[in-house]
Amino acid sequence: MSKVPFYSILLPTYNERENLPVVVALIEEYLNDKPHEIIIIDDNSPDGTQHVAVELQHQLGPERIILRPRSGKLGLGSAYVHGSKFARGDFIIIMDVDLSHHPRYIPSFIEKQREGDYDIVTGSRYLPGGGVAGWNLKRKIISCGANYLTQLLLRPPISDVTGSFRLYRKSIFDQLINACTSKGYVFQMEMIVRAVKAKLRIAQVPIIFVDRLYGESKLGGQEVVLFAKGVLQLTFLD
Ligand SMILES: Nc1nc2c(ncn2[C@@H]2O[C@H](COP(=O)(O)OP(=O)(O)O[C@H]3O[C@H](CO)[C@@H](O)[C@H](O)[C@@H]3O)[C@@H](O)[C@H]2O)c(=O)[nH]1
Ligand SMILES: [Mg+2]
Repeated sequence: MSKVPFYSILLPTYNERENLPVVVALIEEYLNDKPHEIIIIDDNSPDGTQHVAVELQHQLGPERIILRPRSGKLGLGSAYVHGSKFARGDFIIIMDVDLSHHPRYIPSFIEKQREGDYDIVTGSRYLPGGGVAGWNLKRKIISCGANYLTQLLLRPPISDVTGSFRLYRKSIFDQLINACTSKGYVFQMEMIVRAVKAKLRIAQVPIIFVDRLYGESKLGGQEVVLFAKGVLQLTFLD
């Protein structure tokens, strides 16, 4: 019989004090029958998220909750890179920690991966059955614009390139991040475009993205500029 896979869930946090315990409790509920670890990468959040993370580690134990904090806010993409260095899993799952990515979807990512032995399973808001709830018009325009620009210039066969609810085979994640140069939100797009170019096996599952209840988004104007720059750079990549 083949070995039971182990999953490493990476949780990047910046001011997620209220959301983190709920997300961890839901992961435990939906993954209870699968071997896994949760790696929390907190960038010294001023709201004290790290104290909540320490408390969760006391409750669930150091084998289940791994803390890999950094001294300051260094960006979402680089938080994943940092966390993945400590991951022991055969697969890595990345997700937001504000309940926009509901842990109830994790079993569908795992099932999909097994179905076709895929390298990557990516959540999509733009597939039938997927969607967005609670975003204002400005935010919808930014997301659709980012996906439209990427489709226009790069034509990846993936409907949601900026989504960051994904499952990667660990070896593939390591291979892709070694090639990636972006540190912020554009990281998700660069990873998937490089995966398509490398002809990796990618599947999609529909997800409904619900806007956060507590706290604020960290997406600012600077990230939008970096995104456009990133797409242009990848357009001229061999
Ligand atoms: N450690 C760390 N975590 C961060 C940082 N910036 C953001 N995060 C964490 O990353 C997650 C997403 O951040 P949000 O600020 O909630 O992002 P968003 O605006 O809702 O954007 C989401 O949708 C975008 C696509 O529309 C995605 O591109 C993006 O990755 C994210 O999923 C949250 O768990 C947040 O705490 C950082 O610099 N460092
Ligand atoms: Mg969010």
